Amino acid sequence: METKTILIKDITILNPDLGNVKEFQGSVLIENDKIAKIGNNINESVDKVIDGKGKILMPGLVNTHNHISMNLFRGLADDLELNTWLNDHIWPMESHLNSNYCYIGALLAAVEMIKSGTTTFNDMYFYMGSVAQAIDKAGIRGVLSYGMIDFGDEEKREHEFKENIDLIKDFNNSANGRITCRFGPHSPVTCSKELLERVREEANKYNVGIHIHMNETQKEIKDVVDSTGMRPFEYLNSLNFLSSDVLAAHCVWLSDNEIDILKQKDVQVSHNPCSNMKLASGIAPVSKLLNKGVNVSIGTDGVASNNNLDLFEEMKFASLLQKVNDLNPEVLPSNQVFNMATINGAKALSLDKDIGSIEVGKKADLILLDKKSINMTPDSKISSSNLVYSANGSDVLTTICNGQILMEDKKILCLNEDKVKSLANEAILEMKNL
Ligand SMILES: C[C@H]1O[C@@H](n2cnc3c(N)ncnc32)[C@H](O)[C@@H]1O
Ligand SMILES: [Zn+2]
Repeated sequence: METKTILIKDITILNPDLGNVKEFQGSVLIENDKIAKIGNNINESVDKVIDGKGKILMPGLVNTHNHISMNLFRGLADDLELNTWLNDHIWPMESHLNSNYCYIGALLAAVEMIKSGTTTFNDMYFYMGSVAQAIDKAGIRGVLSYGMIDFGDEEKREHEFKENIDLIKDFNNSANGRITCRFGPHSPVTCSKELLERVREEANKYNVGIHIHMNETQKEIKDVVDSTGMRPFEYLNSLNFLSSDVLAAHCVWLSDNEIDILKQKDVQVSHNPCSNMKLASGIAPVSKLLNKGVNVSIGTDGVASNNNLDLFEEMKFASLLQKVNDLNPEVLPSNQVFNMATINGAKALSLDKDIGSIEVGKKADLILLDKKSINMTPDSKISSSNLVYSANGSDVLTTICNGQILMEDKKILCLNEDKVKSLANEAILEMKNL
């Protein structure tokens, strides 16, 4: 196969680094799906040159908790707490879903992610085969799991395993490695002990990770304590469920003992500040977790509780929320938050050998931003400060995933944006009339 090469020339490179974001001027050579060289004197003749002057290059952002097909439900039910929101609004609407609606919702989300600089997302939802097809077409990287819920019903449990195992068999390591799969037990409240125990066995058997909602609301903790006598992480620990392949979304309400368990078992955390604020769930103790050495990444959750997929916004909210919670402006400085949305996210999904930073040999998942936009001016202090506190997703000019340019100078190349928008508008109208 012929080598495809792209040279991104003379650009300001921002890379996560242990504790400190590194910034330097240079060029990056992409060969096929990988970063081949980083430096100042790259003289190869290439298929394509991208002029980096006046631009910033950084790793594509990693969104570690999402339900992307829920993009169709943007603005469907606002200003409610989680239980009412799910029981009275979201679940009734989800009963009308089919593979076509989920496909369209996934395409809509893919366009939004590409436009706002996210190249990898972690998903849990339904009709995941159609989500996989949408992601194959869109060109971004996805970790997909089926949202398993049994409420103790054995027949439903069998069905959920069949769905998730079929997803793994059909799509794990597909789309040139851009799609991987996990098990997606929804939460310790909606899943029985039998389901959770079997998820651990099957995850070991298929060598895949687990994506689960944990400790999101106080009500949920009370429900688990009432039924098991233990707090949620103590309960999962007693089932030998926890390990570094578990991505736990939310982790808002945690006892000190649970934080110790997270650290001991190397559980990976996805912090979702906007969703937690919007549903008034609470404030996750992120600074405490980071101080203990727990790996914390960032997710948006579904659009129905956010209401967008802009990880630049999410980074800023993560930082500001923690500062006001701790009444300490020094917590979650911008370089730490930049790490959370890049390398920590990659690690949280066990993808850090491939993505999360700009390094030779890693996949070319890269985004370019405009240094000259009004909200980035003056540009003397680029560093992570401008990116976390001043930028937003619409400052992204170009998005590259797996060495393929998905958007260039704000024009989406891989999908027809107008068509996706009109399909989405039609789909939600139809669903509301069902
Ligand atoms: C996979 C399942 O998770 C639901 N879902 C979406 N957002 C949340 C949340 N913040 N907490 C719990 N469940 C959620 C979806 O609506 C779907 O039913
Ligand atoms: Zn969620």
